[in-house]
Amino acid sequence: MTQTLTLRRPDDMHLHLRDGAMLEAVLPETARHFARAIIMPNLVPPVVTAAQAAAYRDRILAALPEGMTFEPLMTLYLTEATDPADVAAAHASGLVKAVKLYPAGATTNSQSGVRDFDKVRAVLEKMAEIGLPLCVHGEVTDPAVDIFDREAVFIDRVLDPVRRATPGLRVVMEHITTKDGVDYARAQGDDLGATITTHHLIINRNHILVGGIKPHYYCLPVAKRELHRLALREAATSGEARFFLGTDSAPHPDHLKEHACGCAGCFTATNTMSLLAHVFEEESALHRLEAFTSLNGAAFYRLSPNPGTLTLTKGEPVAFPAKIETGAGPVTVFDPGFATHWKVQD
Ligand SMILES: NC(=O)N[C@@H](CC(=O)O)C(=O)O
Ligand SMILES: [Zn+2]
Ligand SMILES: [Zn+2]
Repeated sequence: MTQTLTLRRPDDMHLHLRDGAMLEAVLPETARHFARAIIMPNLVPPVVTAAQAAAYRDRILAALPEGMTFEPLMTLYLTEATDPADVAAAHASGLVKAVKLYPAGATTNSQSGVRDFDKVRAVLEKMAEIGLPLCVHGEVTDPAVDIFDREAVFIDRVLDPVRRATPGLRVVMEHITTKDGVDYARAQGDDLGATITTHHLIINRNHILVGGIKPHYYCLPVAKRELHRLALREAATSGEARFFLGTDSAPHPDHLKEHACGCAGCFTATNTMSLLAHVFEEESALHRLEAFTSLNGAAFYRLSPNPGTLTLTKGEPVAFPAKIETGAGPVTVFDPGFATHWKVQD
């Protein structure tokens, strides 16, 4: 008997689509399965103003192939010069659904991010007032802090103090990678959500480093020890409303990944739904996949769940392309290291 699983059409609450030729190639990979996605603003130059977000949204919609539907949920990149009035207007018009905080230097294209949190105080206060979520890349950049500790230290040094100083601020801890992140999220009220990626449910740091360095498993925050991966699996499959999918699918051309200074990011848009079904089945939680991919995130962002559905069937191992071709060069699709049998129906 074929096993099938039908879910509300999912949302990806953390996605990098890039721009130009890369955008054109990766957008269909997401739009094939996902109805909406929170679009990360770390372009070069970044998407800082409402006008830039509107123009980027138009470029995304223009790149959408005929016959596909997809709604980009736009974000603004928080800088020390961000104008609270521009943010408020972008929210009021319905254009932006969140503001993204990158600590300066923490990750890909974060140079324009925040160094001095006092300089963004007025924006954060305005966001708390209007209920606009702040999406946070939660890693400190202090060179004295070990890269594997940067998320846990960020929670203590930055996230918790900022939240205490800004009552009512709604926050999404993006791509949590540690048990510390899971535990912190669980101890908060419903003004805090946390996204979890597909790849952090599958790999730990051994996958990156044992038997030779695997650049396509390198992303930020970097995958941690196995105990953290297990904590993420438990959280994602718990059904708890605060945990939801943000793939952080982050395409980089192969020549920049397979490099002496390879850039951070895993490209998972193509096979995410199959891999998640595999993971949730392993955790005996297939009945909670819909909450993780299609209900919890929408509820946090105060959106209705999507009207359509997505059906997966279990059968023969599913073949995914090793790479997708883009006008910016080939991009390697995340290889989980195992066969998955869950296929999304066309
Ligand atoms: N996750 C990553 O490793 N990379 C992201 C940036 C980010 O989400 O931090 C990217 O834009 O490539
Ligand atoms: Zn990030
Ligand atoms: Zn990201």
